[in-house]
Amino acid sequence: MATPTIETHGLTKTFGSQRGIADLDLQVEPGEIFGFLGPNGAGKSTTIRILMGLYRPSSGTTNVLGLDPLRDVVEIHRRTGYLPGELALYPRMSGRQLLDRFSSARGMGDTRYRDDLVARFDVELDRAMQLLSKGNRQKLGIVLAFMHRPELLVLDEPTSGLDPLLRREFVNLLEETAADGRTVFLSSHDLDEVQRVAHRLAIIKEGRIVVTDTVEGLRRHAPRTMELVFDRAVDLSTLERLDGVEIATEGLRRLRLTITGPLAPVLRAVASLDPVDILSRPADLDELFLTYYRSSDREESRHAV
Ligand SMILES: Nc1ncnc2c1ncn2[C@@H]1O[C@H](COP(=O)(O)OP(=O)(O)OP(=O)(O)O)[C@@H](O)[C@H]1O
Repeated sequence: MATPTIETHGLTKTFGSQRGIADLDLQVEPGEIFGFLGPNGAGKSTTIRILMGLYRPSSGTTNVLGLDPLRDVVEIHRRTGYLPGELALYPRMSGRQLLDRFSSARGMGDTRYRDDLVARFDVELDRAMQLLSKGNRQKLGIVLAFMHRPELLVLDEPTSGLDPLLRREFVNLLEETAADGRTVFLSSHDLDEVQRVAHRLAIIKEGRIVVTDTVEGLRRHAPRTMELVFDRAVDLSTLERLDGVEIATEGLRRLRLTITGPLAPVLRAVASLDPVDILSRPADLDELFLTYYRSSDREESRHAV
């Protein structure tokens, strides 16, 4: 198997007595889009800064592109496109000056791909950085991160401030990047976006990873809802005996089932009750995601790690 593009073991960072991240194990494979989700203050940016050699971990090991982020920080930045959470660069420079400076620092002779990205994201080039809106700064940051076609992209909430059309364009860009065999590590608050593009994702909460899985794997554990309509009042006892089924009645002839267990026994029990109508909703990943956010018991969330 190929060496992972990113690998951490027991990664921990404290800020004085304050928790940053604790005991993080991450493994991101080459060509993978890996989503890193978590609520405010969970530890996403701290993790990313360690990967980029900007923070020294308190303990644990980190490997990025086979390199040590502290010892090989220059090499890692050369081969990576990094979009920080807040792009705070040379406030008086225009976007054009900034792009030119970074292009020549990277020794980029051919700027066609860069210029194509500028056009795709409609980047404002002539105003000083300090006068740009959050979204316009972010668009410039995306071009800076992607323009040299790096083998690894490390993106800290890349779509914050982007409008829906540009978010879609950004998703296209991520897919093209992965199709090219390059790797993306993407932190986000936005589950919709992550489930659309990520091959796998990890959820971090209060500095610890609570789950790592594929989107499909997570979906298998997400609750499904089924609404049943009957032409008479029914006996609920067969449904009540099933594991992983919650029953809510809506009047005498309507039931709503929330199903977290296996489907087949539910379908058999439902068929025996002879409903006149069934409405089934797809697995609700949002609901599952919120349970990870809310849950205070980490052990209960470890099913798929
Ligand atoms: N330089 C620092 N000094 C002290 N505490 C810090 C520092 N950087 C981060 N922290 C703390 O570490 C924890 C994780 O913060 P971090 O910024 O990594 O979270 P995040 O998941 O990126 O949050 P957000 O989604 O709000 O950007 C927080 O409790 C934060 O207060």
